[in-house]
Amino acid sequence: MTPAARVAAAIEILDLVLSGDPAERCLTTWARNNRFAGSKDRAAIRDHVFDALRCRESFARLGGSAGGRGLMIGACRAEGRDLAEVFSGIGHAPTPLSPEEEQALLGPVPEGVELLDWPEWLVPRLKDDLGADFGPVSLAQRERAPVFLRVNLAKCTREDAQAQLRCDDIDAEPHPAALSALKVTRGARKLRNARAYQEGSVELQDLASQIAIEALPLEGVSRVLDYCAGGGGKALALAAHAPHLKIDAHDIDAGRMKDLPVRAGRAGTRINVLLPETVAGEWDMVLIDAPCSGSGTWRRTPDAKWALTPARLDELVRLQDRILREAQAYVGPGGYLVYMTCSLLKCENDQQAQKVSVNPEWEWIDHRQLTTQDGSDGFFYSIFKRVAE
Ligand SMILES: C[S@@+](CC[C@H](N)C(=O)[O-])C[C@H]1O[C@@H](n2cnc3c(N)ncnc32)[C@H](O)[C@@H]1O
Repeated sequence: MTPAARVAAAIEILDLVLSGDPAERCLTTWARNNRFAGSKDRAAIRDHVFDALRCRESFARLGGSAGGRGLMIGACRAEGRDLAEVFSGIGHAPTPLSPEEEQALLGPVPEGVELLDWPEWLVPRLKDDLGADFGPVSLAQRERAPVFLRVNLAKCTREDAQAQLRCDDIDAEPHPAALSALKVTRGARKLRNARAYQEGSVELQDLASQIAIEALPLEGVSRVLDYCAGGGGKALALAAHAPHLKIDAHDIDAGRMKDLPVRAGRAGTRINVLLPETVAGEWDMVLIDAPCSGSGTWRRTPDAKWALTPARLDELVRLQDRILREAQAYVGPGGYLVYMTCSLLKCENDQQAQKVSVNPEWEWIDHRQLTTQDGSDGFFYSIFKRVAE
């Protein structure tokens, strides 16, 4: 495909995403219906779609309209590309700009807060919550996220993993903030077929999750309940970090954990999957990786950024309250309650932790808000110790 034909494909896909379909699904369906597109074409189209969604407001302003075509006109302008060359109508290129479209480009260019590409209603909150980091974090959130790998230290060293990756033409460098972290510097698209990935030596996992897992106090801990296990990212990271642990995984939606036994097998570890009605007893540590706005990961899921509403955020906060209350009951005396989100918002993070801390039964021993300033996604963790009776 020519570069212009890729832009035309991105416009078609963006129109579907903007009508409410999830971006990943639209990209998969497009690829299935357009088998002529090679892997490089699919990757380039994907980048166009995600870049445009990340910068939706500023690109719409630059492109003169908020549809797929407007966003891609804006994207091309932002990159300094020659619009007449891309929008030529030749072959599979998008049609030339109409006089109305040309006229719309004469409007004001985005400025100030518009350039930060946050949903407008969130801006005051984020300014308060991020303080001095608001500017740099906002700008970083408009960029593509780096690719991080978690080395399965139960299976190999970080150096071994690097060497294995190099055999598949992938370069990755250690990140100082977590013992297990490698940042991919070249060849990220080859990862899923790489031997190190297929054999479970490395997993895709952001730096923040790895930092949080390595921060857990594990002295005296032998049984852990991952209460919101989902696909098992945290449970698997913990199993690799501390192979002596017996880890039980639970999720209200058992279907989300369906691949967990296979993933655990591939990683050479074992996670015991519990059915929702069968959770009973006490654990030394209960981990809550709570459902949240995902605002810290919007670089990777930019369509979610525009889908969040104030009502949905309130609903999530209430759900987090409920889960926090439920899960406390499963922590034995002297045990730990760990609360995590991939959010940047205080109402989902600090303020939730504050509610636990007012209970004298819980000693608040650690917490941290991570942002792009740490090189990672936005993430929060908070650790409480249940006062022994
Ligand atoms: C952020 S995701 C977990 C991601 C997962 N821990 C990982 O690292 O891959 C949150 C999970 O919480 C689950 N969940 C939602 N409400 C719940 C509840 N009341 N009890 C337990 N799990 C719940 C969701 O089904 C979802 O899988």
